[in-house]
Amino acid sequence: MKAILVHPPQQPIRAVIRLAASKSESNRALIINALTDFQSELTNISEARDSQTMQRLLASTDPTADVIDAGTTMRFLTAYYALTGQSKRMTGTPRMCERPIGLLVDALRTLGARISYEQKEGYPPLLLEGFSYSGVAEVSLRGDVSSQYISALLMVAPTLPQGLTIRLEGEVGSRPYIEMTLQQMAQFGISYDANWNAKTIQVPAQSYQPTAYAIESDWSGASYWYSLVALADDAEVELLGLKKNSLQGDSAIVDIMSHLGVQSTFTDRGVLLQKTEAAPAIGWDFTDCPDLAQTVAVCCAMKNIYLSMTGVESLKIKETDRIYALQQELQKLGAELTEVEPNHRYEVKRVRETTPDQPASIHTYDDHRMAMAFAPAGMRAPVIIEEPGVVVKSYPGFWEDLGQVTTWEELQLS
Ligand SMILES: O=C(O)C1=C[C@@H](OP(=O)(O)O)[C@@H](O)[C@H](O)C1
Ligand SMILES: C=C(OP(=O)(O)O)C(=O)O
Repeated sequence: MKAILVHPPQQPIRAVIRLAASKSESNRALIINALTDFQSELTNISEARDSQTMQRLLASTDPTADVIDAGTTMRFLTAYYALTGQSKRMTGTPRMCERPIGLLVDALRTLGARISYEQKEGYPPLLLEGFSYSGVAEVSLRGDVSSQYISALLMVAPTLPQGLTIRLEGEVGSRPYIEMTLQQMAQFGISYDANWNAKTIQVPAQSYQPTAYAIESDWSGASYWYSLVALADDAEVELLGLKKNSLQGDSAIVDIMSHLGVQSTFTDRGVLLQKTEAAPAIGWDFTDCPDLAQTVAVCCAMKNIYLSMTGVESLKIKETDRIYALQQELQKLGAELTEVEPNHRYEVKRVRETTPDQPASIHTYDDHRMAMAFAPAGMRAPVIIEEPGVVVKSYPGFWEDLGQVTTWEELQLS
């Protein structure tokens, strides 16, 4: 098995990092561009495997679409292929076939899509076999499983003869991602009416207007740099390509990290991260920004900051069960993640000081965010990250970028 050993930096960190582009923004722009007959000019498209897969599949006439492990690619393409009447078999990794898609399929069937399950009801692989419009112009679906179903439906909504009204039921998780979708649609000329009190989003029938669109850098990727600055003794890092008024909900990392010892100053080309005082404890609701939970959990564990986490229910159905994975791996760093209120509130706290003879070896569970969230722990003591190649899902240049601030070496573990 391949692994990377991250060494603590030998000197103060001073770096300027050109951050990778957002895969979430890229995947939306790519779907919308497909709906404008590929007439838009997109720049700074993410090199993340999830976005490369989206591009490849949009250009492919192959009857099978294998999304690998990309959730947005699976959900967005299912809606796109269904509504454009394409016959496709949609599949992915074994883990992708454990990630639910039933709510989206139900909504698409209501609209007129012929979709069946090849194996397990509610999960990929899917067989898409055409579309005949049912005349239905309104669907209801739960908002607490994955916002990706809602984004997927929204992007195709303007192409339906009567547009679409989506009624959301229950709690709405990952709402900034839905807002990102709507704002990107607006950039391509779409008008809509979102009433968050009534939990209703109305999109009239209309045409996307081709436009030039530049993708912003990735705030989820930025979070690892924040953690690194929080954990290093002496660090100052400028991240290029990020905006203060971002479409991305993970820009919440600015606020979170102001409590964990990192201050942000926006420059005309990005954001400068500098060290500041940290609080002894924080509580955070990750409902709006679930992808930040791992970064923050590891950072708090390493800094001995008590963390109370809520809004993390969706972590169990992502690339891996991220709650379980964090529980297992934080232990190796002397910390515990415990469920305090069943399926609602969790806490992370340091339970012992570790002065191990051997660096902790962190298992990454085929999850890019496990690798990148634990790598900054190497600012304090050497740490081994197993299967480091997982980062390609969202941030292929992660290790190269990390090499600008500290040394790491490749290992071959048995
Ligand atoms: O729409 C998107 O781009 C995403 C939405 C979120 O998923 P959920 O809505 O399933 O929480 C997030 O975790 C994922 O990384 C990207
Ligand atoms: C959950 C993620 O991605 P997806 O759901 O698109 O696979 C992620 O990138 O953390």
